[in-house]
This record gives sequence, structure tokens and C-alpha cells, in this order.
Amino acid sequence: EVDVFSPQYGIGNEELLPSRSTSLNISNIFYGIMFDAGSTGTRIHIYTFMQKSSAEPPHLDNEIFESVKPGLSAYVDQPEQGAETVRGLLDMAKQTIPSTHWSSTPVVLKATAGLRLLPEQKAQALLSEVQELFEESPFLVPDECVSIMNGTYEGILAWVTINFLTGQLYDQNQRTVGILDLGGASTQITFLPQAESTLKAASEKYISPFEMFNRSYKLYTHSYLGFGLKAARLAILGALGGKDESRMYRSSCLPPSLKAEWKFGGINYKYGGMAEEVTGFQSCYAEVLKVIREKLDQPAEIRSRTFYAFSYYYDRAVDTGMIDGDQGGIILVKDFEMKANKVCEALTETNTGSPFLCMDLTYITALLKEGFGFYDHTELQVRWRAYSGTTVWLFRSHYKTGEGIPPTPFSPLAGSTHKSVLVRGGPHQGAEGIRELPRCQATLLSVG
Ligand SMILES: O=c1ccn([C@@H]2O[C@H](COP(=O)(O)OP(=O)(O)O)[C@@H](O)[C@H]2O)c(=O)[nH]1
Ligand SMILES: [Ca+2]
Repeated sequence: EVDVFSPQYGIGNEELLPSRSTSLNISNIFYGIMFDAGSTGTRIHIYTFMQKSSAEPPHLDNEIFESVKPGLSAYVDQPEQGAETVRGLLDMAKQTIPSTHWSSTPVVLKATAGLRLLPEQKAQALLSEVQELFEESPFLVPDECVSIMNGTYEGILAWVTINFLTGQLYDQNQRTVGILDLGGASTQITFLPQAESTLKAASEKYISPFEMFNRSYKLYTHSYLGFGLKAARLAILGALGGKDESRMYRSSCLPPSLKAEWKFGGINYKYGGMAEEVTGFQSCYAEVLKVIREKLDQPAEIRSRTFYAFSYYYDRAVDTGMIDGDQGGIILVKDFEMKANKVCEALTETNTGSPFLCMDLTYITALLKEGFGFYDHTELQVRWRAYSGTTVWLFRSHYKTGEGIPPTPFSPLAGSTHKSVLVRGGPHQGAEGIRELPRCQATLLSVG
């Protein structure tokens, strides 16, 4: 496994976010703590906000990020131990935030697909342990702020974030982009349909109408649970949901000589390759197709729209040298296929040190082509390591500082390329701009 966290996410990297907190009154500074409990890891974001005057919305001044692996779902039968991993990260917040501000600093944890996949009781047990831990901490724990975020919301937030960051949300001639997020356990596709036929053809479940900053949107967003990269590995191996730890799962996408074990969601799986003659791209692709075929929606409009792809799309593209890790780049769907072909055909000779690379690339190819229905020549913007490291904050009147401020759009970090945004929906806009927001005051939500 590659380390997905570059030093730029490290603690106290002043260069990334120069602090502007010199001669300001301390009461103009406030903080927030946000946990993104993903299927492969738990991440903390500690935010510092600053408000220069009551006439101005607060802006993001600093972010500290840290993460641990594995994710909470790995502690399916040891909820206390799971909560301990969160405690370690929370201690960091105590070291960072001045004690005078602890009781007014909200702490929120939003879990994604790892917990969605667990039996409800087990997921709840984990969340309860975390809730307890938060309540014992000196921080503010708003109601309903330790919970599983649903996949629709995950998709909407990622879309809001990317379109905010690419400048589309506050552009007069809005030309929004779609997003493709490939997590460990689920995957999302979200875009703003322009064709009436797309809205008509889609099931109502996947159309999310909402209002944000005086504009109405009807997004298409579909989250597929179990179609994240790691969950897909299990599905391809035929091991998804399998509890038999003694069984050996085999695939033509793996090196023939391989025999190994892999732990996911608290279960240990034995896996290995097949005979050399049946190993390679062709047979691997056929195997992968079985788990994808006819399982996904194919809105025709996506073929003519721009999409930004991140998370594992990005990770695997960087791992195989398809794009530069800092710059990102444009990748054609067929580039993924060519790379998959190359890696899979070399399985019998080389040991890449990453036995799943052929399977992962083949899955990404099949997901894009046969799953979503993109063309071979469809271009994808593959940028940024971590959009789930991006957080959209939705302010409510919880922060008195927000009151009375006209609903001007945003207060991003001016001139910064930083990947976090502060979205301020003023208290006078009714809901925070997005309907059906969980009743969690001062809501700060992770994007996936
Ligand atoms: O702060 C982070 C940490 C990880 N990732 C990426 O998210 C993917 C893993 O997905 P996750 O664990 O969030 O699983 P999910 O619960 O979303 O299915 C990998 O590509 C990581 O590089 C990310 O975008 N931001
Ligand atoms: Ca995620």
C-alpha cells in the first residue's frame, strides 16, 4: 500500500497555510474538529477560523490533519479499541486548541461506507463508543454529530466542494463539473444534469433537489455501496460477505504464485493466484465484469460532461506513473485500460510488490466503461489525492458570529490552493442551503 498522505498534510505545515493571526483579539478566533471515518482509515481535521470584524464572514485560517489506519470498521468486534484510535487523534486536538476554547469547539464524526456495510448493531456500538469518548472530552458535542453519513449526502458534498474549488459555484456562467469518487467501500458519481431527459430517465432516488446560495440545483447522485476499490476486490474474489477464514479465494487477476492474507472489515481473507495459463488481462477483465455488469446506472449525459476523478482513481494513476502526483492530469478511460493490460500481462514475470495492482486497474477500467458507460476516449480530470480530506463546513446560527451577515457566498482562503472550504450559509437563509441536513448544529461535514 502506498502512503496516501503526503507531507503536505502533515501537522503544522506553516507553508501551506500561513497563519495570519498576529495582532488579533483571541475572541475572533474559533475552532472546529471534524473526523472523516472512512472505510480504510480515520482522519481528523482541526480547523482554525478567524473573523476580522463582525461585518465579515469568518475565514479559514489553518488546518491540521492527521490520520490513522485501519478505519473504525476494522474494529467491528472491539468497539472500545476502535474508539481508542479516535482518542489518539482527539488528543492532538487538545494539544492544538487552547483550553480556553475547548468548550466552544464542536467535534463531529461522520462515517462513510465502512460502517454502512456493517450490521447496524455493530456499527452503532462503534459510534456509541465514539460518542461517549467525545462526551467525556472537554469539547462541545452537538446532537447527532456522531453518525453515518448517507451515500447521497456524501456525493452531494463532494460535488459542492469540487465545484466550489474549481470556481463554478460563484461563477455567473456556471459550468459545473461532475465528480467520481472511488473510496475503499463505496463509490459515487454526481453531476448536474443539463438534459431534461436525464432527470426523466433517472429514478427519483438519485435526483437530489436542493438550494444553495440563492440557486436551485437538481443533482444526479448515485452511491454504490460495496463498489469501492477494496470491497470490489472481495467481490471479484467471490469473498464478499464470506465469513469462512479458512477458505482460499483465487483470481486470475493475481500473480499465479501468490499466497497471502488480507484483512478487511475485521475479517481475514486468504487469497492467491491461478495457473499461469489463465492469468492475465483477458481473464481478469472477464472476472471483473461479473461483478459490474448490469449493476450500475448509465445516464447517457455523462459521456458529454467533464468529470473530476479522485481518491483511488488518483492513487492508482499516480502509483503507475500515469500522472504526476502533484499536478494531477487528464487521463483517458482507455489509458486505464492500457495500463491494466500491461500490468496484468506482466503478472507472471514480475513481482510488482503490489499484488492487487492488476485487479485494481482492471476494476477501474471496467467500472468506467461497463459500469458507468464512459467511452474509451472520455477524458477524466484526475486531480488531487484526497478530496475526502476536503471538508465543507455549513454554518448555522450556532456561531453567533454568523448572525446578521448578509448571505454573500463564500469566504474561501483567498489565493490559497488549499483544499478546504468554508461554506457559510447564513442563519437567515433558513436551512443551511442544503436541505435535509442532519440536525447537527454548527454542522461541519466531511466530503466523503
Ligand atoms: O483524507 C483522506 C484519506 C484518504 N483518502 C482517499 O480515500 C480513499 C479511501 O477511501 P475511504 O477510506 O474514505 O473509504 P470510503 O469510506 O469512502 O469508501 C483512498 O483513495 C485515499 O487516498 C482521501 O481522499 N482523503
Ligand atoms: Ca472516503
